[in-house]
Amino acid sequence: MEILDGKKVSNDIKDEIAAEVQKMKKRGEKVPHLAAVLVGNDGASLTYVGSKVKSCERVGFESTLVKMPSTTSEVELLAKIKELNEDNDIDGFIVQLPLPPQIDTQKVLLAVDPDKDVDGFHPMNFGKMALDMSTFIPATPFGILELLERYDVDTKGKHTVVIGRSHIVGRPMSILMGRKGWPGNSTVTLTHSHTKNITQIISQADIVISALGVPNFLKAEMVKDDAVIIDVGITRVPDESRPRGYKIVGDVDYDNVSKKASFITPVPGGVGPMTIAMLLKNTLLARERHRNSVSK
Ligand SMILES: Nc1nc2c(c(=O)[nH]1)N[C@@H](CN(C=O)c1ccc(C(=O)N[C@@H](CCC(=O)O)C(=O)O)cc1)CN2
Repeated sequence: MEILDGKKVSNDIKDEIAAEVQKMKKRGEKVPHLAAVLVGNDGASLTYVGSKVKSCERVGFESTLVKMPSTTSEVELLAKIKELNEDNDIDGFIVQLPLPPQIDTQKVLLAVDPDKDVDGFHPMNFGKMALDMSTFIPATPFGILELLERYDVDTKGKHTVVIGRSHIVGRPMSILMGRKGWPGNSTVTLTHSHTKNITQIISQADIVISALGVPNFLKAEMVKDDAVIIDVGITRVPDESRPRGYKIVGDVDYDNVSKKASFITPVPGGVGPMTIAMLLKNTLLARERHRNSVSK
């Protein structure tokens, strides 16, 4: 069994991006600038946005954190997005999800300029992704593809079972694994809460990608020998013995499933850190596109 070490790979990617930024600086070019909008005080979102800002510093990007109160109205958030769309200094921005209930997430994602949508959540970019066109790929699925590629995991002709159909992970992942090329060329089953015989389907999978958010859902007896296991679940479980008062638990019963798997991602330290690294990659791409469109 080999561990797909997202922490290590994400650090390698950040080093590669930092080297690119150094080259940009030497050429006297503007460095990429990422903005992140955080509405409210959700603890996990604060952590993730904080990591995004820190990672920008590490690779030499500029970053702007826009913090808005949890009482922010949809109109106020849309006005902020308009501002960011029109700000020529910002190459890309994200709106951290989830948003408070008074705000319609779809309206917000539709308002982001697709050229600055480094999360790849705008329908225009999602459609381009599905049609194999060059675009921003959502960071978590993009990170999973990168892990599979860097560890040389064979996906061609394999049966991939994706668990969970969220717009951020499961749905795009199911499209990407079935695309032409590598990693891809896989036969994909997208499962969800209404899937019948889900355990039987999972037992036939060569590759399982679990994005359910149910701690220890995937047990050893559910997977076949030598399966590739990708755990996207990140649940905070209270644990008073830890300094932060909680521990992070994935969807996979790691200790037992890892004994049967050929490759497996740990939680923490697997897919999560890759999400941030691939957001930086998308921001670098946004900067390059922005520069090319201005110099035309
Ligand atoms: N606008 C977006 N919102 C959300 C996204 C997203 O891609 N764009 N994804 C998730 C949250 N997320 C990034 O925003 C994210 C999740 C997890 C990690 C991570 O590094 N996890 C660590 C554990 C960290 C901890 O909680 O202590 C790990 O798995 O090792 C990074 C980013 C939902 N919202």
